[in-house]
Amino acid sequence: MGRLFLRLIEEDAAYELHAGLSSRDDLEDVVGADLVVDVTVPAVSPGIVEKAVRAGIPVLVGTSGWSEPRLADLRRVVAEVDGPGVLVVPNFSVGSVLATAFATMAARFYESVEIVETHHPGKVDSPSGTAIRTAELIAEARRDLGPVRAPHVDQRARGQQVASVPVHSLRLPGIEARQEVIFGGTGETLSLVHDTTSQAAYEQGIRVSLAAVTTVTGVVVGLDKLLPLGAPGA
Ligand SMILES: NC(=O)C1=CN([C@@H]2O[C@H](COP(=O)(O)OP(=O)(O)OC[C@H]3O[C@@H](n4cnc5c(N)ncnc54)[C@H](OP(=O)(O)O)[C@@H]3O)[C@@H](O)[C@H]2O)C=CC1
Ligand SMILES: O=C(O)C1=N[C@H](C(=O)O)C[C@H](O)C1
Repeated sequence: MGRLFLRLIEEDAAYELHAGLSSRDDLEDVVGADLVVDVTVPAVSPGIVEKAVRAGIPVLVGTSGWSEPRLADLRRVVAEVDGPGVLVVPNFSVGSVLATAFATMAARFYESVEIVETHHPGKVDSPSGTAIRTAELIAEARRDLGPVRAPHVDQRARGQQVASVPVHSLRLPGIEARQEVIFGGTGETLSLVHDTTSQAAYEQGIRVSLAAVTTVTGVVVGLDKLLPLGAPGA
């Protein structure tokens, strides 16, 4: 992802690279930048984002692992500093954002839903950030209806519950990223599947996010906030 960002920044005359950092670099090097992009690992992402926010720099976060408790901590830091905004984008793919929006729309019609996410074996975190966000949005859409029905979740093979939704993570060669949200109803199931077949799927969302991040105030989560979802002809 870091390399993809570097290429897109290089290709766009609106941007100039201040520094491209890895785990071996000093985080102080972000000071002086107009914008920080964080695409690292969940374990270090909060520290990087807080450092940038406290240095007065807007941040675009693509790293996974930003569940609601983490976002709540970040909102506190951003409010305390009263400075730049942070845009957290769990998935830069437009198709993935649409699939999550469709799942959120379906959430109130079904009591049972489970998520199966499959990624390449190099992915260190599970469940995926997209699955966490999807589960949280489904739960939020059902707030007055209560948790989803998920029997026997005390058994490990029933997955990890995120906001009451069981999530199952697969790591397999031959796959970039895939998510299936399966709703179970009376005499029917509804499956919403999104496949990312190459990182090219992230390019449009990255460009939109880069253009928007310096105008964001507070903590904004999701590419859906930047896209005209639901607008006729969108
Ligand atoms: N939002 C989205 O649409 C997408 C998000 N992602 C997420 O983006 C993140 C990165 O994914 P990906 O590029 O595939 O992962 P990689 O493992 O290929 O890259 C991780 C990067 O983080 C760097 N890093 C690790 N630790 C530190 C540290 N302490 N300080 C600074 N940099 C560090 C690594 O540097 P080094 O090389 O030195 O180890 C490396 O450059 C993941 O969380 C992934 O889930 C991925 C795809 C799409
Ligand atoms: O690590 C990945 O590859 C991806 N990570 C993000 C996630 O955790 O949801 C986005 C996408 O699924 C690819």
